[in-house]
Amino acid sequence: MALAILARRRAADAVLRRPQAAAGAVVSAWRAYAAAAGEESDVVVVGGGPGGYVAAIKAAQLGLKTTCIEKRGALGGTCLNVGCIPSKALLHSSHMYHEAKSSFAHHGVKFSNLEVDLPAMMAQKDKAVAGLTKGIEGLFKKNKVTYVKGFGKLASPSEVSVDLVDGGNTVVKGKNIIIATGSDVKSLPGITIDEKKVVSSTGALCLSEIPKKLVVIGAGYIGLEMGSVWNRLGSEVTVVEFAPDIVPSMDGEIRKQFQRMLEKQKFKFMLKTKVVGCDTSGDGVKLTLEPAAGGDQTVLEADVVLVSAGRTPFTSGIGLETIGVETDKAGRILVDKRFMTNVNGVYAIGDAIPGPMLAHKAEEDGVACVEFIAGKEGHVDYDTVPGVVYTHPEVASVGKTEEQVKALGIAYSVGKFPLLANSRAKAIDDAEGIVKVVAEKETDKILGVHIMAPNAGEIIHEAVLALQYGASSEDVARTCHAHPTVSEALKEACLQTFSKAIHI
Ligand SMILES: Cc1cc2nc3c(=O)[nH]c(=O)nc-3n(C[C@H](O)[C@H](O)[C@H](O)COP(=O)(O)OP(=O)(O)OC[C@H]3O[C@@H](n4cnc5c(N)ncnc54)[C@H](O)[C@@H]3O)c2cc1C
Ligand SMILES: NC(=O)c1ccc[n+]([C@@H]2O[C@H](COP(=O)([O-])OP(=O)(O)OC[C@H]3O[C@@H](n4cnc5c(N)ncnc54)[C@H](O)[C@@H]3O)[C@@H](O)[C@H]2O)c1
Repeated sequence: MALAILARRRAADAVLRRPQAAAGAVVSAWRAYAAAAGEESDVVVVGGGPGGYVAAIKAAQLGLKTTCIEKRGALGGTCLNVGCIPSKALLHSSHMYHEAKSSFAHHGVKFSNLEVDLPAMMAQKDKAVAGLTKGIEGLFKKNKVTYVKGFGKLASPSEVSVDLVDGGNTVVKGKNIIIATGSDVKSLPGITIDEKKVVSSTGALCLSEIPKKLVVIGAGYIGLEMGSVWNRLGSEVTVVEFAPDIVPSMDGEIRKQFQRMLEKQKFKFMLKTKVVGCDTSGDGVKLTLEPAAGGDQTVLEADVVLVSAGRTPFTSGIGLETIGVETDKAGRILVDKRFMTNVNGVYAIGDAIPGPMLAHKAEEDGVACVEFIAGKEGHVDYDTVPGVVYTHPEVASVGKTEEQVKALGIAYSVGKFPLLANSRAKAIDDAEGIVKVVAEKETDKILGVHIMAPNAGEIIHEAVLALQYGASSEDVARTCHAHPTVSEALKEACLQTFSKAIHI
């Protein structure tokens, strides 16, 4: 056994000692570009987001000579630079302020002179982002991934032409190319994003003042998370949503409770409503609204408007047409089960292909894709990708909604447990929420779990594992859970699914 490990280490060391890999420390210098241009890599990844950088590290770990090309001058993609991480930093800071303002006194913690220091809040967020992007550079260095800073364009199925950030152009050659170019904000007709008064999520992450009135277009993940940040800091938030419901993909029952909870937090919703005009000529913004089904127009005024009506794959202008890579009508790159496009040796992953636009899904794609390239088996189970809205409480889900199970004609049981009956949630005075479990009637196999609770985004992983292993609700209910924890609400909901919960 020890000899086998030693042999593997020696083989790995030999790969790492290759001159190309040795030169490939984190480098934005010409030497690295020249190295990348001169010799063919096994894998060239275009895009350094969660899909691209994870694919690059995994490929290098599998012994493949790897180059990653990123245009923004920092690794981590949308998620780390202008998405998941900065939004969660602001969600946490604004939650602390809001708790201090509205809840601390109930817990006997009193003080005067509470105020928001917005520049300090933004600085904390920026520090978290900077530390993490540097961390990925460190991981590239450790794994000998060559990092090329520039805009990559497919020139042939084995060549990427790169306009370098520092000026000039180089051609990077690869036996395999992975397109991991991610996505960009979806613009709406008649609305120009200036990132000052009319902002995308990127602008909403760095406003210099707290807007008095914020109008959010789209009641999806971004609208509700960024709406929560500014709502907690004092903005009046109105959400205009085209569909009849907020977060249309969510389980109906959970969604209704979620909306009621947000309304208690003073969110206003205008559902079944579309924005048909946007006037920024005055001090603020005037939006012209119309019922989705047509009808009389109204005007809604705002200091800042956040456009969060979805994201669109970033796949034009990157040379797909040059080599004939097929996309669908939405611009998503079409791939087979091995993440290969219709062009041999050219792969695509993450937000640029169909599927949920989530960082963890992009990462799973990246790992599976390079495993296939390395001649191994890769696998992503899209039925067990969890989704989390990081509001307070958080709303997390995995698997099928009750509506989906019904539509499939599957006979099912439902178990529900309210947080009001959970001792930990009561002890910490944070008992708004519910756990809902949907299981197949005949076998009791769990099909979906939906949680609205503090830290639902952590608790959901027990359910993800249960789905992954094909567990029944009885399996989870008979598993000992520590007391007192909010996770006990999941155990009780499972108990309720096949039998009866104890505490309700
Ligand atoms: C505000 C916000 C909050 C979010 N929060 C979450 C969250 O909490 N959890 C979650 O799972 N997801 C979240 N997401 C979604 C998540 O960011 C994306 O699903 C994820 O980043 C997709 O990863 P990716 O690698 O496919 O693409 P991206 O992260 O978009 O990375 C693609 C990278 O490729 C680069 N690139 C593009 N074209 C080229 C080119 N031609 N040459 C070189 N480089 C190029 C881009 O600069 C970019 O850095 C959030 C998104 C936003 C906007
Ligand atoms: N916590 C997370 O995991 C997280 C956080 C932020 C973003 N994201 C990802 O980023 C992506 C983009 O987020 P998003 O919130 O922009 O998109 P989304 O798809 O989550 O929500 C967009 C919403 O806008 C509505 N809409 C579309 N056109 C409209 C219009 N013209 N007028 C009014 N409403 C309209 C849609 O019905 C939908 O409810 C999501 O797919 C999500 O996966 C994830």
